[in-house]
Amino acid sequence: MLEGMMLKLQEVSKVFRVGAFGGKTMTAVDEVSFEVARGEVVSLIGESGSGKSTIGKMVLRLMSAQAGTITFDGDDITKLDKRAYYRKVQGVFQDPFSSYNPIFKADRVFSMIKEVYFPKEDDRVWRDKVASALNDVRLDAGAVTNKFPHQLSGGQLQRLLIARALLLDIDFLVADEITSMLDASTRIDVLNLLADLKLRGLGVLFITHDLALGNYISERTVVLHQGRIVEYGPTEKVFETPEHAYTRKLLASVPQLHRKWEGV
Ligand SMILES: Nc1ncnc2c1ncn2[C@@H]1O[C@H](COP(=O)(O)OP(=O)(O)OP(=O)(O)O)[C@@H](O)[C@H]1O
Repeated sequence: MLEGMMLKLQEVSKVFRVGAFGGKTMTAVDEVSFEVARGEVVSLIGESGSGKSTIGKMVLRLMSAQAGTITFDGDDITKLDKRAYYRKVQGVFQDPFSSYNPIFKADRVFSMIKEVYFPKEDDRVWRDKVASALNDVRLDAGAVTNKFPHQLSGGQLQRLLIARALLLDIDFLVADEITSMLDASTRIDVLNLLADLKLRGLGVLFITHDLALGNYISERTVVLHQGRIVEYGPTEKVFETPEHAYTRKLLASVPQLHRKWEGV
């Protein structure tokens, strides 16, 4: 089960209409192709505006692609039932506030999962599962239960979303700058958690502008520049012998890159 490509993008493009009356267009993602295998982390790196989040949103079906195809386990994702798709594929974003409805308590995300996906599960068993998922993301249940989103920190909300993904026992995670709101020790916990989940076969698209983090966590790396892939390959190769001038420039801007996250 650990083999095979899960997610595959083939010549995927996204064009936005911009300017007054949408008279102009800009190509945010330009014929992008790459794959993520089971149990693999692929990092998507590039400067702000290079199209990383747009790719993440298309994979999560929050946006449609103009051209190209995205398949998951061989199926075109636009043809799959959404509920079935989200049972396997989830996203955690940079800005966790936008993922919550401000009028609901934040931990309602868990009861919603139970209602939708596990209606028959015994309440006590479910409570234990929630407690264990919270523990996995180092969240104290007492600190988050019964709280509204505005009463929690960005890091706490982000960890709740990760716990939600864990409860669903998903196959694939789109992680868009997920560690940006976490303090250093929680960040290490979350990265270690991802490493455990990888061993269980989780595939991850790890979107980051932090090259050192990408280097630490991923098997393969995609470097994006103005919506195009300029480099794609094993992370070590991309970082050690970059072929493209843009990648060399990006790497040169991170002097500490090869310190490799000591102490992690
Ligand atoms: N809804 C939209 N309408 C018009 N243009 C958009 C829209 N969403 C994104 N863009 C543009 O597409 C380009 C790619 O944006 P995207 O958010 O994918 O970049 P990014 O690499 O994720 O950047 P960041 O690291 O800052 O999040 C940018 O130029 C952005 O302005």
